[in-house]
Amino acid sequence: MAKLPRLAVTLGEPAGIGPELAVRLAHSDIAADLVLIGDADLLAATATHLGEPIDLTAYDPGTTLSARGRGAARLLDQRLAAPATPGRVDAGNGRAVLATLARAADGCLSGEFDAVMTLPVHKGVINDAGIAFSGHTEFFADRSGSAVLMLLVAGDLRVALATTHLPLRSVPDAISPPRLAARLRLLHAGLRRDFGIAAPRIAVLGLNPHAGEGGHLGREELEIIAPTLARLREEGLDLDGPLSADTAFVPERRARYDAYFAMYHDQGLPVLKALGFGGGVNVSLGLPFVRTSVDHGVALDIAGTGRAEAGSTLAAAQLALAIAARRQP
Ligand SMILES: NC(=O)c1ccc[n+]([C@@H]2O[C@H](COP(=O)([O-])OP(=O)(O)OC[C@H]3O[C@@H](n4cnc5c(N)ncnc54)[C@H](O)[C@@H]3O)[C@@H](O)[C@H]2O)c1
Ligand SMILES: N[C@H](C(=O)O)[C@H](O)COP(=O)(O)O
Repeated sequence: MAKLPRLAVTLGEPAGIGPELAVRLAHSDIAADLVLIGDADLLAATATHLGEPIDLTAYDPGTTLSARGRGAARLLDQRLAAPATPGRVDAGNGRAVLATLARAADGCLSGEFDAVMTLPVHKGVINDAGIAFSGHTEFFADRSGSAVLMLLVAGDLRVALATTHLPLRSVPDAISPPRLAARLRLLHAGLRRDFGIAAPRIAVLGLNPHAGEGGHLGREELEIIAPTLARLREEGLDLDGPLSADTAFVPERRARYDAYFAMYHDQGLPVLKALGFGGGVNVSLGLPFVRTSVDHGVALDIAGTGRAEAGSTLAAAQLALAIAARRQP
């Protein structure tokens, strides 16, 4: 029998809903060798609390699997510094959380894992632990020395970001021709390679209201965005814009484009989350490995209640496997 693709899954913030979503994933029928990276005691306690016991075996990289039973997973134990309490973050565990990400990235880079799917972390508490951290996307980019593009996908709607976790005040300075060109090339290439869209049509949003209103409401569209798009069109990219963001997502336009390219996090993501929350997937394009994540955060308000929905987790795991399969030589 063929060996199953090996999917690393990081448990995320231990006080959040990540551990219970990992248990739900283990109980799904996903065709993968699931390697859960996190604390063994936390996982066992979560499964017991949910009434969904899981069959965990210690992860041995030298053993491959050709089948996985429902409720089964392998565990790569990364101990927490302190026991976790649902809903109550503890900066003392920040380093342990980051260690799971580092292990997953290194395993992907060495070819040990076919892909990684991350469950949500709490960015603030990692910083409270004294570690500068703005997100998985940036962490994996740094660790692999690559330029990365954040893309969120919900059904046919795909939204990529020119800038990610930046204070809004810093965004205009980050909107430079090289950054836009590099990320638009990553988007075009990723849509072709990972989503099988031969000639992607991309809508590029402006930065300012009404895409700058001809220069009367800001000049980035005239001086930076439009000239960059013109150069990229000469390379063969199919780009519309800069479009006024307020009307760019009306249904008639959504039907026209394969993806949107937004200038900043809260220009693009609220639209995607309003339309597709709970079933969306976050994909990192540009890394030398496959990485997906859920479309939501740590949900401290419901952690430990058993109310966490696993739709985005299942979608993220499935998309990671689908992209890994497409990238097979
Ligand atoms: N991939 C990631 O690591 C990731 C993604 C987004 C946010 N975050 C982090 O999460 C933290 C909290 O962010 P937030 O409060 O803005 O967003 P959130 O997604 O954690 O919560 C928003 C609301 O949605 C609900 N919700 C979220 N996921 C749910 C699920 N699976 N099932 C049912 N309900 C769900 C929550 O209960 C809450 O009411 C922040 O620290 C942020 O950095 C991490
Ligand atoms: N921007 C993402 C979202 O809102 O869903 C989220 O913060 C996760 O980002 P990372 O995957 O980089 O942690």
